[in-house]
Amino acid sequence: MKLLLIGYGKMGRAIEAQALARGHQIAGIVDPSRPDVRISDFTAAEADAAIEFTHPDAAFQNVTACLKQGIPVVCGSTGWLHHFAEAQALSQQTGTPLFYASNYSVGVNLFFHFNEYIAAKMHQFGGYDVQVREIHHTQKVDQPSGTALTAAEGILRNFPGKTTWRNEAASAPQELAILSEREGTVVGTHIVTYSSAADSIELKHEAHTRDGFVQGALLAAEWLPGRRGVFGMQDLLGL
Ligand SMILES: NC(=O)C1=CN([C@@H]2O[C@H](COP(=O)(O)OP(=O)(O)OC[C@H]3O[C@@H](n4cnc5c(N)ncnc54)[C@H](OP(=O)(O)O)[C@@H]3O)[C@@H](O)[C@H]2O)C=CC1
Ligand SMILES: O=C(O)C1=N[C@H](C(=O)O)C[C@H](O)C1
Repeated sequence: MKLLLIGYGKMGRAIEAQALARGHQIAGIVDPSRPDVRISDFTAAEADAAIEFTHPDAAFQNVTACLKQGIPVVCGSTGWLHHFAEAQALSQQTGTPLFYASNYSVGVNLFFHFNEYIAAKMHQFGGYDVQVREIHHTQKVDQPSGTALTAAEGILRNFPGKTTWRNEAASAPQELAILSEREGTVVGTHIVTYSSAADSIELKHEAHTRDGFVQGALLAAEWLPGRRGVFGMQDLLGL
């Protein structure tokens, strides 16, 4: 496949290396370090899919540009979902597919699946409070992490005692606390904890490297061309 890489930071560079190892070609790299390369230079003839890992403030514009050029786009940037409905509408209007995941690793998507099951089960028993905690490297610009937000949404859908989330300690029982920590080079750790006076239960995912994100994003890019609509990892993995 010919892949257009948008963002050439930690993820973009890791994706390039893995894409070449899988026999793909890099159609182009769009990044502030290469100001003469623009998404508008490419069409579906030059790029079978684009993979976008940039910045919360840049993602929507990049996704929009790909959809307008007819290039299927796999987006991993977090922190831009207030624009997601507009991106969905544009995907429908242009007939160009969009794939989005707050986290591309298979392990985290299993974690999301178990998280929803556990939330529903725990709600059947009184006495437990729940919170989400995420730990990431100090270069991360958004908080809470996209992954923590997806986990929180899964809890809110399945644990009726919680109706809203808050990115600090909860100030009322119906608030779900999402606690964010930034520490060294931590790749990404997410922990959901249920606590009662008697005991605690934890569901934890700890990324050891970025390989899981990279492999999932490449799988999505290989799967997306030729489809119509907006997709996520649950579609790819059948979860
Ligand atoms: N969904 C998932 O599985 C994962 C999601 N992420 C998310 O992906 C995003 C990127 O992460 P990461 O690679 O670690 O971040 P980095 O900061 O290492 O890299 C981002 C790159 O994007 C560039 N960039 C900024 N603005 C634009 C733009 N308008 N167009 C093109 N490139 C741009 C940056 O350039 P410059 O430095 O000059 O600004 C930088 O080179 C984050 O939102 C992160 O949360 C990360 C890992 C996994
Ligand atoms: O910025 C990161 O590094 C990561 N961002 C994603 C998020 O916000 O959830 C995914 C992963 O945790 C790494």
